[in-house]
Amino acid sequence: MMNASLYGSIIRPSPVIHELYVPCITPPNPNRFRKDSKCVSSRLSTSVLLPQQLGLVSSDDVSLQNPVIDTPEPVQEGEEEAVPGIASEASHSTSEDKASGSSTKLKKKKDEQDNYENRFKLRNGREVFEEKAYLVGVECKGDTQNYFGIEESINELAQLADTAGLMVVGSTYQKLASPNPRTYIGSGKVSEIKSAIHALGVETVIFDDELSAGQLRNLEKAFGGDVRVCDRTALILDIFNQRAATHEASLQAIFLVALAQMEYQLPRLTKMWTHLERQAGGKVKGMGEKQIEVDKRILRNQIGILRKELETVRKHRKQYRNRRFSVPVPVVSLVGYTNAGKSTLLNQLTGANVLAEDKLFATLDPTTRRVQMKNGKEFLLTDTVGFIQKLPTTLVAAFRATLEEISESSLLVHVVDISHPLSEQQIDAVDKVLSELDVLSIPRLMVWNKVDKSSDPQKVRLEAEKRDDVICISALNGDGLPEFCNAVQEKLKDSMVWVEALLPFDKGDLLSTIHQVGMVEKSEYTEQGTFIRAHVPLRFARLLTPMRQLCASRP
Ligand SMILES: Nc1nc2c(ncn2[C@@H]2O[C@H](COP(=O)(O)OP(=O)(O)OP(=O)(O)O)[C@@H](O)[C@H]2O)c(=O)[nH]1
Ligand SMILES: [Mg+2]
Repeated sequence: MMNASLYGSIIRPSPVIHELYVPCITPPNPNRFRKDSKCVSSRLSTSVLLPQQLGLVSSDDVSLQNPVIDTPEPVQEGEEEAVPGIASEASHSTSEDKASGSSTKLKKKKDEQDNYENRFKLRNGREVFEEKAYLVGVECKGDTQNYFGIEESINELAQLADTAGLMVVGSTYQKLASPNPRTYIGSGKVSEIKSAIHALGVETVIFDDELSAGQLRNLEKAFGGDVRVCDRTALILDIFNQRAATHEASLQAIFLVALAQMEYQLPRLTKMWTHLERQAGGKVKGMGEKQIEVDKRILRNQIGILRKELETVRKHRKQYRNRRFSVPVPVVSLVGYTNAGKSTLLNQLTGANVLAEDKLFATLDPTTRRVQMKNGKEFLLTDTVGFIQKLPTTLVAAFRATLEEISESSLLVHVVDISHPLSEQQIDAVDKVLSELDVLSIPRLMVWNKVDKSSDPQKVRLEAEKRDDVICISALNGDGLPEFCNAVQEKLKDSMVWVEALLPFDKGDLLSTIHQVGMVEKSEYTEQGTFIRAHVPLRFARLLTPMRQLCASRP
């Protein structure tokens, strides 16, 4: 049986390969997770840096502005890099009095040690080394696929980096006609970033788009030192991996994340063994290549095993859902952008205790609870994993299994954080994923959440009234929830079928179920039984077929 703790971070050394099979690979940097300690840090940093704080650079001209330095790094003599704005910071430390050199050096060493220790932060019950990260984005001219502007996308990347436990110390972007096939960005930009990251002591450079194995390798080589390069996909996988390592995660989530990680790693394995050839001074040429083949075979086998395990878990879940469907309560799924408030809404309506927090991807597993309305009606409400723009294809494919719940629902409730400045773009991004999942034919209801947080709640409400199928709520304080439930009932009617049936008196249980899950228009006692006209869920209509025929033969 697999164990969540076996899967480490993908930003650090490739986890599965390293920890399970190939222990001899030495990663360029130490593992981010401190394994020998469980001590809780009281200074858990959750703040997200603003564009100005990130030193976000408008970059048509490919010139780097001063990246912001959170904690000025101690700079060794003669080590200053000629980076504008950073050089002046560095010059402070070189003007030290040489006579007190040795004690200053000792103090500096101690400060460095303290700084290092202070950068261990607790994430999901594990101590994680808070690496310094530098973000890089590219805006391709004429690209109509991206709903977010480049600055907005990088801000979101900063939020993802913060969620993953990284400390963002700077960022930049470049507008290009098309990405450079070798290094994604232009060569001038590569040298600028190199200067900046070495001055800032950056450990990880994160690109906002998925990079190829070759691009990752070339960039790591170009940046030199121990700097690690990764992309948005690896970052999201890292967050999912950290979530899957918690006690709440289901076996299915653990398998799905591991599978997505392995599939991401497989084409990117090439760079892992190049150090062998370097160590051997090129004498054993081809040695690295052979090892890569071995690794790839191991990984492919592992992917095969995981797929089989997942299929078993999937079948179990399907059986469980079928059992649930035998009770004909309609299923409503909450979908939406990550952090929109889906879990908060489920908790408010059902008293569930699903984790809801101001972090991206708080939910990995779908949770279903029964919602009982005041009028006796009920429906099942399912919370699902949140979406994001540029959602990695490996994750969409992997999570298709969890998202099966969505495709089997009678209604999708699209939860939107209307207080978010990019709510429109987030709606488009969610619609794109829903279309990829092929569920656009299921009836939908849009819910504008967090109205309490918006700058002008009254204006938001007036805007919602002008539109069809939009309900304003505040999941946090419960505003608008009765209206929400009524709207769900009305919408469910669209997915129900109209029946007229004559129920014999010994079928009293069926009659009460019709009242519970359907919309009854007429109920009349006759000598043969109860004559009923109602909207009922399709599955339930099938159960009523014999009684519908009875009704048709009524004089
Ligand atoms: N002010 C305000 N905050 C809200 C409201 N609804 C949710 N939140 C907050 O928004 C944050 C995210 O809420 P979640 O319920 O975890 O969001 P989610 O859509 O489940 O997020 P993922 O699981 O990441 O997809 C939490 O801090 C909630 O307290 C609301 O109506 N008003
Ligand atoms: Mg959630």
